[in-house]
Amino acid sequence: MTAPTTTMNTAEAVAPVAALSLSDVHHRFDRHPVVKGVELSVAPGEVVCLLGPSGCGKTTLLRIAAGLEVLQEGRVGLEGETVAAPGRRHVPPEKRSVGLAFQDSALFPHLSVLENVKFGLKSLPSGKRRERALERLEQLGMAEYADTYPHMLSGGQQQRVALARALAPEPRLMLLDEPFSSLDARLRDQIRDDTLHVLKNVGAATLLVTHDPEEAMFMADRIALMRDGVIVQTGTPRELYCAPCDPFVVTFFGEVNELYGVVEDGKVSTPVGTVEAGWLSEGSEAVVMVRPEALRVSERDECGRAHVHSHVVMAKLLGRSSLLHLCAHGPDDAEAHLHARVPGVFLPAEGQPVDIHLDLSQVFVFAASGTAAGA
Ligand SMILES: Nc1ncnc2c1ncn2[C@@H]1O[C@H](COP(=O)(O)OP(=O)(O)OP(=O)(O)O)[C@@H](O)[C@H]1O
Repeated sequence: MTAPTTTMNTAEAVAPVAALSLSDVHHRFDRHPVVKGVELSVAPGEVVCLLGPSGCGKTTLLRIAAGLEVLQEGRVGLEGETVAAPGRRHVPPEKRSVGLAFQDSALFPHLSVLENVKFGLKSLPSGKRRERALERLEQLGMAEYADTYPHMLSGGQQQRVALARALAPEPRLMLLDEPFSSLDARLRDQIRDDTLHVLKNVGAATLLVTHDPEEAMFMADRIALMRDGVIVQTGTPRELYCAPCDPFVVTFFGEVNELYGVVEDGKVSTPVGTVEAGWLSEGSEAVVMVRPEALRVSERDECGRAHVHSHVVMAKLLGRSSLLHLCAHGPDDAEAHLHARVPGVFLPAEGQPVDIHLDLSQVFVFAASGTAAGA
């Protein structure tokens, strides 16, 4: 006998159910819209960073996902189940089985560090609870403080305990809001690294809010970059850095040189070279955005004629790289002041003539209005 055949959509068959899905979420405070139609999902085991400037709506979105803010419009799903839909359903935060750690996560003052971390582990046998809590404290460098009380810890230490407490139950979804913000720079790097390893070992899907692009690139499998309540671009760190969809995305990841020109024969001419811009209208104004590391600088053996060549205005050692202030001269006498970042120690003298070449993979061209994107 032949088994009956069924038609199955392969994509549907293999796509895992999202750990978190936010669909068409809108939110207002006092009639002022702060989240405007956000679509975002986090796959099982995936770390997604919600990145954006202060006030763009990141925390509000995270609070909506956690159930701390009542959803006004849209849908929140956890592992396929709708946990919030306006007027129909609002599963409270404690019933959502998510781990939460916020900037100001308060510890229970009357409980020791170990008891704080054990608090969320009531479903485990007591021997296992202690073992798991100590393991998390160890991973976050706080095991030696197990018997200490929160008021005896610094703000950064309290934050690490709060992270250990959130991670201890091994929730399927972690919601973290600027969890490293009160740590000093060196400790922050270490705790970020430890947290990333714990998240990956546990396999927790994570939505992490940050305003720091480097932190997002360090932590994220995918980044959702937000501005004014809207997600502007979602993708891997590499996609956002190397294929930004608009000027805001380019500048959010660091300083860039901006050169303006008019599109002629599908190209824009700048003092450091000509770049393709065939997708923009002929005669329109374009902005050419050049990352400082896209400028390849080499010394030129022609002293005394610096005024007619591109030359060095100033050179500063920044540690791992050198920053050159350059005066770039184009063939038609166009001139531009540019910043170039060169790895290591490269400190040519003021006035040194230089040749400048563009690494086009770090050059992005958009309509000067900044609205019509293209790269
Ligand atoms: N409870 C509230 N009542 C009224 N307005 C609020 C409330 N919470 C946030 N807002 C406003 O909503 C906007 C978005 O705030 P939100 O905290 O979500 O931004 P954010 O991107 O997380 O900023 P930050 O990085 O500074 O924390 C801001 O303009 C903020 O002032």
